[in-house]
Amino acid sequence: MSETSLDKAKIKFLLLEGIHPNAVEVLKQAGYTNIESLPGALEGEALMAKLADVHFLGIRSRTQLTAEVFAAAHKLVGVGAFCIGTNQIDLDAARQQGVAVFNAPYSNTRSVAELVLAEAIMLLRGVPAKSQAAHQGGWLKSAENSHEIRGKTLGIVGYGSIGAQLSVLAEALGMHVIFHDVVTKLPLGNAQQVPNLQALLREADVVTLHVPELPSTQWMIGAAELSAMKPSGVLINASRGTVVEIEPLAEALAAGKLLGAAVDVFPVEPKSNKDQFQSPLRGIPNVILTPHIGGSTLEAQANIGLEVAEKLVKYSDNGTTTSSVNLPEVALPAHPGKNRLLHIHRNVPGVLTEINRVLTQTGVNITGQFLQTRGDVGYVVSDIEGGDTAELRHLLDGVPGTIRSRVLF
Ligand SMILES: NC(=O)C1=CN([C@@H]2O[C@H](COP(=O)(O)OP(=O)(O)OC[C@H]3O[C@@H](n4cnc5c(N)ncnc54)[C@H](O)[C@@H]3O)[C@@H](O)[C@H]2O)C=CC1
Ligand SMILES: O=C(O)C(=O)COP(=O)(O)O
Repeated sequence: MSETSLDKAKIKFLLLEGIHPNAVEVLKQAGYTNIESLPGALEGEALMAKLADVHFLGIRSRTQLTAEVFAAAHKLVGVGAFCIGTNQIDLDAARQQGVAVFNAPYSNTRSVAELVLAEAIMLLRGVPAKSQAAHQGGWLKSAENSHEIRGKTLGIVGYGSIGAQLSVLAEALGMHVIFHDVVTKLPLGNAQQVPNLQALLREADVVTLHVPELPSTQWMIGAAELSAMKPSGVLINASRGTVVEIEPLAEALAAGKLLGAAVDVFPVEPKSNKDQFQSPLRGIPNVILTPHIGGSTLEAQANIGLEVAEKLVKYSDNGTTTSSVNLPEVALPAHPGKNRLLHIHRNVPGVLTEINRVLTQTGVNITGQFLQTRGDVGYVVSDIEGGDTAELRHLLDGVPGTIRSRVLF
């Protein structure tokens, strides 16, 4: 598949799931005008039909980009996940098709950490049940089962960006922090890494989950893990709905084997705000249920809108893939007066030689060249002068292993 850079007005951006208007601003400032922004997600046939003429797609956590969707999206060049998680995207299928995927790895980190900390305080004070009672005319003034978080142990599962940020905030409030991670991590402040999940569950008063959705994190908290927790402990999940088994959690809470829980993400989430939310956790006292809003603050969304749109613009304008989550990362200088050839290919021996043979054959002068590989895919960028770009494109399509190429003028 090969393309020359289109007139910017012809490059179509589709933004789904109510992405912040900052994204549209960034795209417009960069000269892109063909932008459609929709408030909701799309799925299945409707998504595939809509993608037929789309070059760049923006989504959040709800839109599922499967191999089938990628196969139908013939013009798709790049995807922006305007969030942290990319589990909703078949990254391998995207890579095999030469579609670059970007995300915003840090822009909503703080929002999640703040929510979790607030929930820890609310749960240890039994606020959900007391507030609900007051709304109904009740008055549950009591110190029973109510505790300060000062001096309590926060157990963080997954000490990445969110876990580490939370660790710092929690220590500032006087909590003792322990964490479990599959990687050895630099503990911030006085936090301590514990040898395994079981040790964390045994010791923590508040267990909070900040792992990505992976095969290894699927249902990592089930009946056995819940029963390893202190009966006075609380569980917070603002990671992904597949990390905690909901039925055993509901049973443990209802049976008083846990003091409380705050859950922001669910195995099945409503597709839109108009759909009904179903969960066995509904109605259980001292449970905070939130509609996947860990990262949904205006501050986070505004920053994410800027960050991801800028990444898409850089990739569209000059081929830069810095911080792509699925393609080789190449940070490229501007290319004034030169044509730039972007070539994504299978990482097999001889592709660079063959590209250069084609370039030489078409009489171009190579003024700069960059090669980066990532797993089974390679990315070669050649800045060139002279030559017939139409012929070049044709010959490049014949290079064994070519996935896609673009020429930028
Ligand atoms: N509720 C919400 O609205 C939001 C949810 N999230 C979720 O939070 C997740 C975490 O975000 P970040 O901290 O930015 O990710 P990150 O990638 O910086 O950190 C994840 C950490 O989990 C660790 N990890 C991976 N597998 C593990 C396992 N089996 N056991 C223990 N640790 C494991 C990793 O080594 C890493 O340190 C995201 O992947 C996303 O799914 C992120 C933002 C908003
Ligand atoms: O950033 C993430 O991974 C999130 O879960 C936030 O998702 P959202 O953009 O709110 O659909």
